[in-house]
Amino acid sequence: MNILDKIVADKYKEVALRKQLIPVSQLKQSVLFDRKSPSLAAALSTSNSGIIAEHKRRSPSKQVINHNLNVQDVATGYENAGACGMSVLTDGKYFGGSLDDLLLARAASTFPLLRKEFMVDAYQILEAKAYGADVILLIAAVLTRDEIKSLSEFAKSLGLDVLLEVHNLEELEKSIMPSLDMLGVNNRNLKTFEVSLETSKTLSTKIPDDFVKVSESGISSIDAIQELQPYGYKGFLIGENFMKTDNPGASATEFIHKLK
Ligand SMILES: O=C(O)c1ccccc1NCC(=O)[C@H](O)[C@H](O)COP(=O)(O)O
Repeated sequence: MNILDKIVADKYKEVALRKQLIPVSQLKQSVLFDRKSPSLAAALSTSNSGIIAEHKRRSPSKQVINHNLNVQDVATGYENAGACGMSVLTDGKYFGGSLDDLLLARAASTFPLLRKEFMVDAYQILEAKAYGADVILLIAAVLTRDEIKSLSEFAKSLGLDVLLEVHNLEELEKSIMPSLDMLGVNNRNLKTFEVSLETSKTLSTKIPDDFVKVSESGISSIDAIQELQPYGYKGFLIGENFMKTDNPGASATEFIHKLK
């Protein structure tokens, strides 16, 4: 079994348990549930830099990135740096994240927050809303077209933006539908961890213009962004490059300043 299949198999079990612990009725009582979400897609469309900065403690491809940071400081730092939004990994087992990280990031910021998770059930979308997210991620590699449709339409009904992530043409072709806001191309093959910006370049012409194009993973330089911009990318998801430093906010500030 590859790592992605393993993560998803664990996720189904985790979600089944979470549903028993916290019923939907309780999620809907969150004070954040009726909050109007700012749009990440709109922020990216009008930005010169288009940075989505990620909070990521560890990952299957990089066991330890940074465990010494306070998520609220990171959120404040990213927002002050001028990032368009922040991605918060909420998976515990493989990434060391949690829904509390999302809540703390929400408490410290007002810019759009993406719940970075392996979404397999509408319940996780309700959690995203209840804990302060504005955007959800759907990964085409682990969902059928029907699942992408029902999950994205449900997210839209709650006022959330939807970022659909693909890694190849087959995933892209099965996924195109109006209930998506952003099309993300992951430069990292989630089964082998191989990273190549060529993936974003190759798929760019196949993404219809009505979606905001986002390039994800393995971006660590201004040159990389300037290389991708001519292919129509407006958003750039960056995790490790900021999180490996002692001060991700300062690192993002310097990066974004150079882009302007
Ligand atoms: O990062 C991983 O190793 C990984 C492995 C399996 C599934 C997902 C994974 N990462 C999630 C992401 O998409 C990245 O955290 C995000 O794009 C930022 O990437 P980077 O800038 O390379 O940290």
